[in-house]
Amino acid sequence: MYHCYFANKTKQNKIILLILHRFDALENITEGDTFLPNKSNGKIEIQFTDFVGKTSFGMSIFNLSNAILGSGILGLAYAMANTGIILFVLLLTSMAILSAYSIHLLLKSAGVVGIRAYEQLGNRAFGRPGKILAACIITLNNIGAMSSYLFIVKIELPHIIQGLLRLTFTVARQNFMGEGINAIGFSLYMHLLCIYAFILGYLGYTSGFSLSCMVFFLISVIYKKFVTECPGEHTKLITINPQTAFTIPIIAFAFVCHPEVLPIYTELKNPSKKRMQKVANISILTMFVMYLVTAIFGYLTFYGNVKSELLEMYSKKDTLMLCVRLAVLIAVTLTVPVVLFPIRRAVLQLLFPDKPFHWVRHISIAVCLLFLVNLLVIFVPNIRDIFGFIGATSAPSLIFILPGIFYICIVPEEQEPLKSRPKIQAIAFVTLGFIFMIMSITFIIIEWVTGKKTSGGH
Ligand SMILES: NC(=O)C[C@H](N)C(=O)O
Repeated sequence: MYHCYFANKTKQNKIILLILHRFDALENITEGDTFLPNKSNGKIEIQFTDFVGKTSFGMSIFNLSNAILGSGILGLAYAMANTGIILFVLLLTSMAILSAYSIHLLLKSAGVVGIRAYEQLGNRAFGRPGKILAACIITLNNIGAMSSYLFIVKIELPHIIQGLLRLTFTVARQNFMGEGINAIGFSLYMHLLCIYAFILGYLGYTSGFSLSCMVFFLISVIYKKFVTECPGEHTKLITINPQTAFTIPIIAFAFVCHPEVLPIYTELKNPSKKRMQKVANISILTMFVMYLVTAIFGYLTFYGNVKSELLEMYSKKDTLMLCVRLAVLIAVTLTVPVVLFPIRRAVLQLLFPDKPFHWVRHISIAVCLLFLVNLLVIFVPNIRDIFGFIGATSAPSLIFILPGIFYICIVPEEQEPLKSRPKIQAIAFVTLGFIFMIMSITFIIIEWVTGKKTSGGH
């Protein structure tokens, strides 16, 4: 159906067509499609017969790691500064393990009914309301993720422009042009981003470049610890203060990748639950190490002064940090279409179900979304508030509550009664999610109310 829009079949058009067709193929599959039971280790496992995954084991690890890694990494040093090293390590470890368990629940539910999308699990468990609920939560989460990415752009782009100008022009001229250039630069960037997001639609998770940018960021954070003068503070092993309320939400936000797990499973070569769980465990472990190292070295460089966006702490005049800022900017820019795609798909499915693809709809939704996110980014004062709000609402829903409930509803009673150990574990998991959600929201609201009255933050 897209061919009419691409009468001129250049190489680029062909690639776009390929991407659109691939997603059509995935979206048109419903739960009623045929699945081939595959006997592995004596247990029946459902296999998809209509879509043959081609992504290798290693590449899938790479893709899932990319789905996990995002702006959350920039908030972890702040989280550590407000909990102390020991408590932070405990919380980070627990979240990594719980996140892997949540993927186990998703894979098991998906295996029972042969479903390959998070929203469709909601449909299977509760019918259309379940699907709508899952779609709304994914949309909220991705709008939050996208806002945090654009927030980083808002903070870092002026420093990058000034740094680049400093490298090319004299200081006097740069000071004279500074503010105007920043404003023009930001608006130009947003326009380019819009065009880029529309044209590419969906890049897939294969943007290895953004992962390399983050590794470069990590190495620079470690290096800077050894060349920056310490503010002479003591390392805190355990500490609690009003900002501690943001710790669990920031960590949860950093580990969210769950809506991406089933699409990556679908594309995995020789798929089996065990193989995909291995992919998930390795990705989570790798990201856990990356997060831990960033948090420790970021914290040990600035101690209690660290801000919720780590990059803001580094000198604006340093050429290495200028390159790191640029790398992180590119990394988050490459991720924008990836998080935009599920939102647009959810909006399309909710507002225009059964309507064929149309460029006008496609572009209008993207414009509205980017406009909304831009407004959000302009009015939200601190990236910590985005991490906190999303990490306390959609993150616990996507990691704990929904996978647990889907598992309890989808795995049949005959296979696992409600009183069996796996189901009781799942019930406990859902309860934990609710406790964590209510606790975080309450503490964050208290911090917002009291924090504004006192010092306005840390
Ligand atoms: N995709 C997300 O929800 C957030 C991602 N885990 C991040 O740290 O940016």
